[in-house]
Amino acid sequence: MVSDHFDPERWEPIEEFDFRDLTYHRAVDSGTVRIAFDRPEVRNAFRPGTVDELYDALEHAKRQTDVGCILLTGNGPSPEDGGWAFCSGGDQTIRGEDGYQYEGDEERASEQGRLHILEVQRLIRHIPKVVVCVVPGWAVGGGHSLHVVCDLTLASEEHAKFLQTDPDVASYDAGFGSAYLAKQIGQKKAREVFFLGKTYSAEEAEEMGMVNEVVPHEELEETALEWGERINAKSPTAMRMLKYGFNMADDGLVGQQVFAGEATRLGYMTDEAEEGRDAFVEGREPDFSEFPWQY
Ligand SMILES: CC(C)(COP(=O)(O)OP(=O)(O)OC[C@H]1O[C@@H](n2cnc3c(N)ncnc32)[C@H](O)[C@@H]1OP(=O)(O)O)[C@@H](O)C(=O)NCCC(=O)NCCSC(=O)c1cc(O)c2ccccc2c1O
Repeated sequence: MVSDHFDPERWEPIEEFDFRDLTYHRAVDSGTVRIAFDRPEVRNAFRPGTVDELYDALEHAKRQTDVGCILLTGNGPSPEDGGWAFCSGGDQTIRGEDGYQYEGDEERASEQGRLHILEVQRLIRHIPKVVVCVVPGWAVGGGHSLHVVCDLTLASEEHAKFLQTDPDVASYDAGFGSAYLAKQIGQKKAREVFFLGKTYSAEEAEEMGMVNEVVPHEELEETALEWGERINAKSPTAMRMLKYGFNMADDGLVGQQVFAGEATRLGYMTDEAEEGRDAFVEGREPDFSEFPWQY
C-alpha cells in the first residue's frame, strides 16, 4: 500500500526510478504526477538521499511535455502511531556541522554536509508547471518551507498542521521559507510563524492565505487529482507565462531572465525569427520588410 486513500487504479508507478525515500506515480488518465515523501515513521523527514531523489523526480517530471501538474505530498499514516505528515523538514538525527550527512552509503559518506533542499525549492519555483503541495498532516520546518514555495496548497481538514520549528533547532530558511511567506500572509503573521512557533490548523492556514483549500482527509487525494485535471485542461503556454509572471516581481533579474527566456521561445516560433536564422545560414542579408513594427 502506498498511502491511505491512494487509489492504485488511478495511478501507475514510474518504473525507471527505484526510489528509497519517495514514491513517484503518474495518473492513468491525465498529465498529473504524484511525488510523495515515504518515510512516515519519521513524519517524512528528509535526508540528503531523499533530497537527491526529490530533485531527480522533479527534473524528470519537468521534461514530460504532456505533464502540466505535479502533486507533492507525503505518504502515511505512520505505522508506529498512525500520525500523518507532509514533511517534517531535515532529518535532525543526521545533521552534521556543515549540513545534513549521507549515512549508510560508504561512497557518499565522505561527502560534505548538504543543504540542497534549497536547490529543490529553486527547481519548484522555476519548473514550467503547476506544483501543488498536498498536505495530509504535519508541514514543519523545511517541510513548511516546501509548502510555501509550491504554487498551490491543498490541506487535510482533520490532520494538516503547520509549524515552523527552524529557530528551535537553530536553523533558518531566510529565503522562500520566510521572506516569501511574508509576501503570502503579511510581515506580522510571517514573523509570528517563526518567532512564536505556534501550530496552525488547516483552517487557520487558509484564513492566513497560505493554504488555498481545506478538504476532508478522505477526499484529499481525489481533490488533488481533480485539481490536476483542471490545470491540465488549460493552455500550457499561458500557464507557464503566468507562473513566471507571478514569480518575476519577486525574483529580480533571475525572474526577468526566466520570463524573458520564454518570450524568446515564443519569438523563435515566428516567421520573422525564421527569416533571421535562415538569412544567416544561407549567407545573405535578412529581409524583415514584410514584418510590421507592431504597436
Ligand atoms: C513534526 C513534529 C511536530 C511531529 O510531532 P508528533 O508529536 O506528531 O510526532 P513525534 O515528535 O513523536 O515524531 C514521530 C517520530 O518522528 C521523528 N521525527 C519527526 N520529525 C523529525 C525530523 N525532522 N528529523 C528526525 N526525526 C524526526 C521523531 O523523532 C519520532 O521518532 P521516534 O523514534 O521517537 O518515534 C515533531 O516531530 C517535530 O517537531 N519534528 C522536528 C521538526 C524540525 O525541527 N525539523 C527541522 C527544521 S530545520 C529544516 O528542516 C531545514 C532543513 C534544511 O535542509 C535547510 C537548509 C537550508 C536552510 C534551512 C534549512 C532548514 O531549516
